[in-house]
Amino acid sequence: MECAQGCTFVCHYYPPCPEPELTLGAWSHSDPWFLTLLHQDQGGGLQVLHNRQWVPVRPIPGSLIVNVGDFLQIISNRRFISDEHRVAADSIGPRISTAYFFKGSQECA
Ligand SMILES: O=C(O)CCC(=O)C(=O)O
Ligand SMILES: [Fe+2]
Repeated sequence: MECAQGCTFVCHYYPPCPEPELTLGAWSHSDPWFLTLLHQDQGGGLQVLHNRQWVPVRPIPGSLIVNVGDFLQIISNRRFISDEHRVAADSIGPRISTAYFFKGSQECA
């Protein structure tokens, strides 16, 4: 199970923001690793860049979001594209999300 060696589980806590129009919960980025399994709470907030527009990712109860990472994009020769995403700030909160990063290793490539 070499592929499971480089895994990290993180929990994000976003407190309510008094002026959400001035900032973001998380800045635009793509995940550098292989694959991310993400769970956001029912408040939503995750946005993905699609055709140069930020599109909200609607929370679906009981579902997980799968983000392709940069490493998978590279080793798949861009068959899978890592997505640019960010988190909007919100005055209603807090917001909680959990992410499980599969980092991958040379043995898996
Ligand atoms: O909190 C979220 O929904 C996204 C978190 C995220 O993009 C990350 O941990 O890389
Ligand atoms: Fe991310």
